[in-house]
Amino acid sequence: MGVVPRGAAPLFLHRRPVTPSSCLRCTLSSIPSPTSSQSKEVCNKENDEFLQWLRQKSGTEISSVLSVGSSVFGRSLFASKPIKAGDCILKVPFSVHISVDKLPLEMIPLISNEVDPESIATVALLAEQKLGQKSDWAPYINCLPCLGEMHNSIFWSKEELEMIRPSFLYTETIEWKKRLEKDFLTLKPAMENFRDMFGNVQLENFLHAHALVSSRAWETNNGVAMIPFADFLNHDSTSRSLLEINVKEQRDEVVADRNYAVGDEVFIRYGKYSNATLLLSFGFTLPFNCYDQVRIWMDIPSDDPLYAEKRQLLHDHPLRKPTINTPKEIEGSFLIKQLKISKGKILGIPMALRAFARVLSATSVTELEEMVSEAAKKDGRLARRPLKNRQREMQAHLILFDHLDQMIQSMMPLLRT
Ligand SMILES: C[S@@+](CC[C@H](N)C(=O)[O-])C[C@H]1O[C@@H](n2cnc3c(N)ncnc32)[C@H](O)[C@@H]1O
Repeated sequence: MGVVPRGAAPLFLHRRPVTPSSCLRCTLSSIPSPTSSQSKEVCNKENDEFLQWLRQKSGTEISSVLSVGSSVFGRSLFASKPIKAGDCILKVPFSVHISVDKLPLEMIPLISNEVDPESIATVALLAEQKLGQKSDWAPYINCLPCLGEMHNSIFWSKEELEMIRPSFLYTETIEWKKRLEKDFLTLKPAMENFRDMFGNVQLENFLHAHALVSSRAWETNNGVAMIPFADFLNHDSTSRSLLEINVKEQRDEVVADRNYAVGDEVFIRYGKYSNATLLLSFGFTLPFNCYDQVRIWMDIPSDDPLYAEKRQLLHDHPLRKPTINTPKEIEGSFLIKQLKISKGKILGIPMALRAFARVLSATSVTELEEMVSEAAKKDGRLARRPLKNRQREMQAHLILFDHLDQMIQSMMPLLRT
């Protein structure tokens, strides 16, 4: 899914069961559900109604090889026939999307373009939700998780959030919630102008609908859109299958990246997301996530005797290219991706972070000046190469090591819970 808020922060929690091997196999006629036989019937009925509706609404076959069922990841799609890598396994016409074009034209000028595109799709979803059984999308909307089933970190209690305070996700969650509250207040007057369509939408309804959008919508040519059926596919970071938009045929498609036997759950990759992004936007994390990354925050200690000189140096020689959108609070932060080997090289501690540690390790103005003249002789970038003074280079690594160690120690209580 190409629709996620800013992400990337350390996180080691699992809010949902995440063991693919414990997936329950199920087909349309037998859908295992976690509780009673009564809820199985509800689930079966919902799926039947949904598929019947989908066939009618799209006027075409969406998939001849997938069936709806449930696994530990919630609603899921399973191979109902053998699937081979390269097979196109589903085709969903654009006509079944829920997106901004479902809103009345007179409403569009009232929607500020300062709000997040996901928030605009949220308004379209709220209108369908308000219609209830009268909505053309009712069989689909009935399948969507209710508020209590959403685990996105914006829904965590104060106590739960407190447990991740050392993580950047804590700040990101709070910031993200503030942003959504602002979007809600910006969009509220437009919805009030169309009270018949929306009723009296409360912040809680907006946040729930927004989380549905952020966890199951894609960016399309028509803005952010909910794509029924495709959004029953669960995420696997190792999958190479993505939802593809076929503008010529006016439909979304998924091509299998591997063979599947009958009964296997079929996965796609929503994006190259870290666990923090997954938790913020989708409400789950992966135990093994090849796209995981951790944000390190480092600053010059306020009691450093060369504090002013180092700050000036870093101001005159930024370690990274400044980007327009870099918020102040992440200026001194560095992202470390999960260690992996690429073309024989281990990617790990970013060069900019090593350079920063070298600047921190300096104990005299002369050393700082040497860094500047060394940089001028090379490509202009400060402290990119190991310091000639081996002891000082060692010191820089120790500073880094200490910092990472402290960070890990502050996470320990988190890991024990
Ligand atoms: C696009 S929906 C997929 C269908 C969803 N399982 C359902 O019940 O409708 C995305 C949601 O599915 C769940 N999910 C998807 N992949 C998952 C995974 N690998 N582990 C845990 N939950 C997952 C999360 O709740 C996520 O917000």
